[in-house]
Amino acid sequence: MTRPVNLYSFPSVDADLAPNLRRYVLDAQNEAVKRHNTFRVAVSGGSLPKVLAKALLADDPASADRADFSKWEIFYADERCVPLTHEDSNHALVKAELLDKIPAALGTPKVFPIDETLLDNPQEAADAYEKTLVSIFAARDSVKLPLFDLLLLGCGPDGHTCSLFPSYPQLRETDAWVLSIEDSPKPPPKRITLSLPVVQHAARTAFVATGAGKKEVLKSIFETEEGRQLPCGLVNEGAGERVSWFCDAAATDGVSYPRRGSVI
Ligand SMILES: O=C(O)[C@H](O)[C@@H](O)[C@H](O)[C@H](O)COP(=O)(O)O
Repeated sequence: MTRPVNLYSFPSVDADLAPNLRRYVLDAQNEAVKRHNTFRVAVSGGSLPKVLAKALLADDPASADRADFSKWEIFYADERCVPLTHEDSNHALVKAELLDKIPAALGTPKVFPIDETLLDNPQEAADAYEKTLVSIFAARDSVKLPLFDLLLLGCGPDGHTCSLFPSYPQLRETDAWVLSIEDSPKPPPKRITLSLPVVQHAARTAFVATGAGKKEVLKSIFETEEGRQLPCGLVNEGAGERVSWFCDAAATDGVSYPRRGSVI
């Protein structure tokens, strides 16, 4: 790997991974709030929102060391083109697992779901989401790429991340910030996703990958040339030390890439 990424492997998700992810997210939040009084985060679907909720919702609202959701702007790193209440919607998942459970005392985040009126046309949905990003992150001609403070992503067993799938043409996009996909190999087929350059540009990126189902792909991503060309491998290559992987022992079993101890 050109610039080494951080690989954490924890014995358990609840007792070890979640508290370490909490520290990492709070450090990212505090840095961002200091920098521009806002914390801009993009999240994926899959198993991530549940782990995130475990990490962030147990804090005492009276403590200074906690998530301050009033500073958070939450975007979707990828979204499925289904109604926002549909069981396949990443927004519905994040809402059920995290947003609906945030105690009022921790503040209320601003959330940016996709435009539900454009679900039949993923390209229009992608363009509209890009416009939203342009309005938040500054004009497209003055800023080449939006700078997210933190991306919270998953890793598919085929090495996909967001809705960037291995060998799909979306991986070669160099201009657009948000892309559409009509034939996702993971259902549902119609989706929108941040582009690879946007993902590689983020101030910090955390992958959460747990369970034995991830160990083959992690071995490939961290140890083979072929794996370095998978979407997750390309994020590692492009963002280097700004990337941290939060894994459990089952997922990193057999991976010989050097691990870091812990964040805490
Ligand atoms: O909308 C999606 O399908 C996700 O954003 C996708 O990129 C997900 O994060 C990975 O497939 C990992 O999912 P798991 O964590 O459930 O394995």
